[in-house]
Amino acid sequence: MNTPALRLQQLSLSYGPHTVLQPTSLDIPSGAVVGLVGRNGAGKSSLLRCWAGLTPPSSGQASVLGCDSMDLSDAVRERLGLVSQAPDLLPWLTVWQHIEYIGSFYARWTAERAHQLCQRLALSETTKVSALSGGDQQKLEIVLALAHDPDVLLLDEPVSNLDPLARRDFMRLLFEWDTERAAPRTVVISSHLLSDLERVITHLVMLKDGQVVINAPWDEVQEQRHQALEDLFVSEAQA
Ligand SMILES: Nc1ncnc2c1ncn2[C@@H]1O[C@H](COP(=O)(O)OP(=O)(O)OP(=O)(O)O)[C@@H](O)[C@H]1O
Repeated sequence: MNTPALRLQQLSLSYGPHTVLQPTSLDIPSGAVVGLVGRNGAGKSSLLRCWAGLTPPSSGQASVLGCDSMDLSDAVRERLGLVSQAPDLLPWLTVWQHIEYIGSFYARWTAERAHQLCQRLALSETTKVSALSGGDQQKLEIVLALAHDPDVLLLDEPVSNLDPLARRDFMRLLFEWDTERAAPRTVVISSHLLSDLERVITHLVMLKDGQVVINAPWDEVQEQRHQALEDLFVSEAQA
């Protein structure tokens, strides 16, 4: 059997007495585009941080491409892209200087791909990072995560600051880039808005109070009309 692109083995996370992620095991198959949904505080960012090796789990293990997230090899780092919710950008650089600087850490990075991404997202390359709006900072994060053409992409609320047009462009770009590749990219994209994701995802994982309550192909989820999903739709409509 193929190694799953992403795996959790009895992973749990607590801060003192506060349990953030209940013990969870799951496999994300290679090439899946997974929507990771749940209400505020459900544990989405924590889970993505465990996968990216930024937060050590309290027990169990997260792994990426067969490699323990807490001990990622250089080869696996090269194949991983991350958009986090708290971007750590370098304000004194211009957008392009920043892109080139991060690109220098990746063998697969190309200037051509980076320029294309900036163009597609309408991101000015000459602007100082310190002068970017919140939405443009998010676009820069997206370019930084995609320009080395990662095989596995972890996106934590990547469109939350974008306007509706830029949201649509980004989702399209994500999809088009996938189909152009020899091997489809594995993507986990978190949102508390299912409406951002439903056109692009192949699988859905839903967290509720740190517990996985849905983990299934999107087709099946739609057929079964899960109650947990109905509740999410209701809260979205009320927002
Ligand atoms: N460093 C930390 N120390 C203590 N508690 C934390 C820490 N990081 C996250 N938490 C708690 O973990 C829980 C899950 O937070 P997390 O950010 O993972 O949720 P989320 O689903 O991504 O929420 P949102 O949609 O609001 O971003 C929350 O109760 C949060 O307060």
